Amino acid sequence: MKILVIGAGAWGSALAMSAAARPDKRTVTLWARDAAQAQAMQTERANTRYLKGVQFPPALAVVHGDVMEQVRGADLVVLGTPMAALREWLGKLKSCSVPVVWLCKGFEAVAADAEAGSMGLMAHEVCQQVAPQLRCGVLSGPSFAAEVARNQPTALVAASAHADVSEMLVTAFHGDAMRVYANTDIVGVEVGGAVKNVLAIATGLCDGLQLGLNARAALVTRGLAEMTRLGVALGARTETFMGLSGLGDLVLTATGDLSRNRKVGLLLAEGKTLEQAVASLGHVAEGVYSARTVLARALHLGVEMPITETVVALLDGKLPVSEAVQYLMARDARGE
Ligand SMILES: NC(=O)c1ccc[n+]([C@@H]2O[C@H](COP(=O)([O-])OP(=O)(O)OC[C@H]3O[C@@H](n4cnc5c(N)ncnc54)[C@H](O)[C@@H]3O)[C@@H](O)[C@H]2O)c1
Ligand SMILES: O=P(O)(O)OC[C@H](O)CO
Repeated sequence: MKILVIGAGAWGSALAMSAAARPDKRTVTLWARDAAQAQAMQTERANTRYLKGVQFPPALAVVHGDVMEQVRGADLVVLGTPMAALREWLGKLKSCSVPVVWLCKGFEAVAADAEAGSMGLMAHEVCQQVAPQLRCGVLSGPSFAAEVARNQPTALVAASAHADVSEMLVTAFHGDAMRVYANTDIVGVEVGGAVKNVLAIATGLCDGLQLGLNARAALVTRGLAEMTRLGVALGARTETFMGLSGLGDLVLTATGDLSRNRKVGLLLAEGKTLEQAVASLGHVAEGVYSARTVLARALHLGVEMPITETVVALLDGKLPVSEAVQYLMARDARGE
């Protein structure tokens, strides 16, 4: 199988490294848009910008330049870019005859000054809009790139409406250190992947303010409830949220210090502005861009998401960090 990964950030690179480390016959090519970065990766046989201290397996090829030529030679195309670049890439790939899958975990961003009711889309909705003929899917689940690059054990979920696409993802990525489970609930998998990032900002803030482990457990649990409510209202299955792309990824991201979204919350608690927090990461934190859309979709469906609402108010500068928890605790008592 010839796998092409487009986007040489932390996750695209780590997944390409994991696939290329397999002993079976496969070709894995990592396409980087930046010529200098591609050159550096070829020379150093590592992605020193995004994944320090891990060498590429010999079978991984790094390329730059005419991406469509690479696409024509591939059996599977994997989009490793952030959500913000998905629409552009799906447009370019809309006539692609082989499966195209994305790794991004987010909803399309809505500007702070957008008209009330403006709503961004989930990744598969973007695909339906710009590339309806594409055989597509998503690979998600609890997975820090730094651990996957080091071949540490990880379990992922491959979701697609097309059974052959999820089977192909299992064949491409399942191995000794990586388990890949197929799932047909693409809505549930995408909602889990996007909402856990917003919730991780909240737990980062909670931990940064040293509010304690009780408070963190409450945020994770009530966060799972709000993630599930939104997902079910959007057409997902409840049980998906008990799986790897729901509870699994929420626990990892909300509590793991490798998370960039959690780091945003920690930095806000330290008194950094959102701009300073985002700039200091050097990587994308999708929760920052998805939160407003998650809330807009929830409001549209009449779904209550108080933690998300609080995160949006914080990110928009409408609620001071010091008042965020008070805001959540002041809600009326209700049944669990
Ligand atoms: N890092 C992780 O541990 C991890 C794990 C699972 C999923 N994800 C998800 O994967 C996506 C990418 O995350 P990341 O950690 O690799 O981000 P990153 O910030 O490390 O890298 C993003 C990469 O995308 C490239 N890029 C941006 N716009 C592009 C465009 N228009 N065309 C081509 N390349 C473009 C950038 O040059 C950069 O190389 C995010 O949605 C993230 O939520 C990340
Ligand atoms: O670093 P984060 O917060 O973007 O999270 C990375 C992965 O999505 C964890 O599964």
